[in-house]
Amino acid sequence: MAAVRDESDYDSSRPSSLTALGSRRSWISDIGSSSSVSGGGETPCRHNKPHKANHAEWEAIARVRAAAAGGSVGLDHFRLVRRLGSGDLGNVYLCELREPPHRPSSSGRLYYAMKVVDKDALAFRKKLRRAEVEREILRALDHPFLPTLYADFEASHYACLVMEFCPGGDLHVARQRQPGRRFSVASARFYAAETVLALEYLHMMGVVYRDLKPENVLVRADGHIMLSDFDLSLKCDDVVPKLLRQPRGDSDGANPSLTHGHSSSCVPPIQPVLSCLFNGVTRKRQVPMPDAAAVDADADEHSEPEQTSDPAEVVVEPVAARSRSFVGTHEYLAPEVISGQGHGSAVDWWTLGVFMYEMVYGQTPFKGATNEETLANIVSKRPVAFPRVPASASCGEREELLRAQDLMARLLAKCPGKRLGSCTGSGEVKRHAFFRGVNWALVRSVRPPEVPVPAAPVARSKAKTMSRKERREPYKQQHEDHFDYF
Ligand SMILES: Nc1ncnc2c1ncn2[C@@H]1O[C@H](COP(=O)(O)OP(=O)(O)OP(=O)(O)O)[C@@H](O)[C@H]1O
Repeated sequence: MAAVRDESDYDSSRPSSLTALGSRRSWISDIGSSSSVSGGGETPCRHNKPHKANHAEWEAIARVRAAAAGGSVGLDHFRLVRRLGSGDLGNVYLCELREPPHRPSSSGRLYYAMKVVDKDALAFRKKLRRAEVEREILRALDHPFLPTLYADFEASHYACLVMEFCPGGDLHVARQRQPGRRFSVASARFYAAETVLALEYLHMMGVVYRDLKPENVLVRADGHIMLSDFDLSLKCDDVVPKLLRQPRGDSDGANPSLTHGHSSSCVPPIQPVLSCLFNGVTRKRQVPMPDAAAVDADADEHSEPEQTSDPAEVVVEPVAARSRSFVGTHEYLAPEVISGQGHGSAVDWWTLGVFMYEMVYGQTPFKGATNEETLANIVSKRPVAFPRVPASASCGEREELLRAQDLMARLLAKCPGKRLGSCTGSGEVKRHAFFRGVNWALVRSVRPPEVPVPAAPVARSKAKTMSRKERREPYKQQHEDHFDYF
């Protein structure tokens, strides 16, 4: 699927379109403030990733850093093994440290993925800012379902990002292996739940991801996911959490849409971030079950997803972040991106709907014969349509599928103001009946649907260093289930 890009978000000569009300510096801009690029060595950045602090990969890099002259990790510390893939910005290589680590991982070797970007070439194509934004975002991340940036440094005119290596490929490839080239509803729920948590964290950091698609969802060694590729992401420097208190029982409080689940108008909420306490103002309501075919979330102003009885909820969502850039992948573009009316974090909830649809049905919901037709289908008033539930489905399967359809229809609401997640963020999505039974705090401990088969360890002596020609060769997956590294 070809990505569509417009550089206007990254044009530094233009004043930012993301100035929010009552602006203060966000967490992410504070974290990224030490991002001046130094020539040659490692760029100073915070080496503090509590989620990964005990991982062998992290410890090995820390040891190299401690022993290195000037305390910097550089290209000389790594041996490139193979090219894993390439994208618009650069190549990504499988690599390992030249010095064997003292504590190898359980599979015996410590691998990393190194994204190498040719800064001169990007400057020529006026895409350098995109690479810088991606690096700033990666530096700030510390979440189980997002990449860990172990090191970043420059070598000549190359900028290198050393990240966690995902040996399980991506969900696009994984879907091709499934019966009927589609995931079971249970697997789709697992991947969707992890994606929701990753998006939730990104939004809290003031990042709108904008490029969710199965190709960008990588599978870690343990079978859990990692969202990758942040060069289309929108970083909102002025997003700050704001606490709005909702008096008990006051359903006409500061933001009525918070208590009613959805805003009933198409006007997006104006607060830069909504951080609100639901002080006992909770309602329980069953999700109405659509009878297959079309579910029109835009017309369904009064139906709501199921509410849990959580006494309090903190919501942080960059709802007022606005961009007019035309970025994304055709089949995944949200209507407001195509129409150029300005878009914000709601685009991620739209793409979650497309992503779920593709996982469950093996194709995207608005695909036309041409890109133009696809875009026309997306912006048309016609609501998303679903294949009928097969007559052979059991009662339980039917109910599960209908719940999935209901969630997708709400995420694929064409009007961003009515889209699930567009008002108070991830909480709205997490409370939907499709995710009933998901223990959000423990998702990362759940056994994933598939765990990549570990590659056979290769003796270090047999591991040859790549020649220049080999490094350029496309990466080949040798076997359906595992990577052959050499
Ligand atoms: N951490 C990783 N582990 C394994 N493979 C990876 C990793 N990161 C990237 N890749 C592979 O490298 C490819 C290119 O990476 P990436 O998408 O980040 O580059 P890009 O230049 O930003 O691409 P795009 O054109 O999609 O923006 C991916 O499709 C994926 O196959």
